[in-house]
Amino acid sequence: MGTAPEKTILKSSALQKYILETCAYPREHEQLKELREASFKKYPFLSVMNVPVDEGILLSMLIKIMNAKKTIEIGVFTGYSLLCTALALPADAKILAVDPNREAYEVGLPFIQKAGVEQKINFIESDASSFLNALIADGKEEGAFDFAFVDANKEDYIKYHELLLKLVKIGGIIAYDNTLWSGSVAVAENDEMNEKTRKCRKHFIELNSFLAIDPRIESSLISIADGLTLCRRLY
Ligand SMILES: C[S@@+](CC[C@H](N)C(=O)[O-])C[C@H]1O[C@@H](n2cnc3c(N)ncnc32)[C@H](O)[C@@H]1O
Repeated sequence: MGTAPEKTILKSSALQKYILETCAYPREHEQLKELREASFKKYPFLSVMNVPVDEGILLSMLIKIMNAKKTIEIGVFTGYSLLCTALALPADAKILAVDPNREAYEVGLPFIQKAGVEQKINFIESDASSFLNALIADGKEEGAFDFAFVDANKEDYIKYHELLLKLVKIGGIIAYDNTLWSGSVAVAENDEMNEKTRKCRKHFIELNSFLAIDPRIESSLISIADGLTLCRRLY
């Protein structure tokens, strides 16, 4: 019987180091690097919450390829993925960034300002469910978003999926982070793992099965970082 794996999908730390050092760190924007270092200083144990550098580069490329102009981010923390998005978007683009934790956002804000992209961001200090429901009730933003990135409380991803399918346009992308949850989605139920892993793993197993057969989207689960699922709205 095995044990739940480390919080990384690549099982070779040498290969992970190689990818980061060869292909990711050299392309990381100076303010992203500074934001990442400030997050680690302020939250030594939580800074693992920031999306990894190689995933940030992938998100940035995707946003550029899509020519996205309007995006929504659920789960900001200190803003690493938010700054990746803001740097990738054109000058007239807008991002709604939702998180109940303003304090963490303010740790990253000076780097967002230094990068000159603060005007693209509308930070909403709120729980995502109530904010998304209000946005839908308002009726003005249905199908208005090109891209959504979800990296918040794992138990609500399926709920966010229903709401975001109303807000993202047909052809738009919803991206869910951490969908492989350290690889724990594939270990046996009776394997040794801590309670948090057991709980989150269950949410992701349900989400992954649900997304795999949801006819309203096409989807791809990418084994980068901790797992990233891209869903393209079909109708
Ligand atoms: C993994 S972190 C996000 C990391 C971020 N994407 C980055 O790259 O740094 C998760 C964030 O989700 C936020 N969060 C937790 N519950 C939430 C909720 N109900 N609605 C919105 N955000 C929530 C937390 O406050 C935390 O900042």
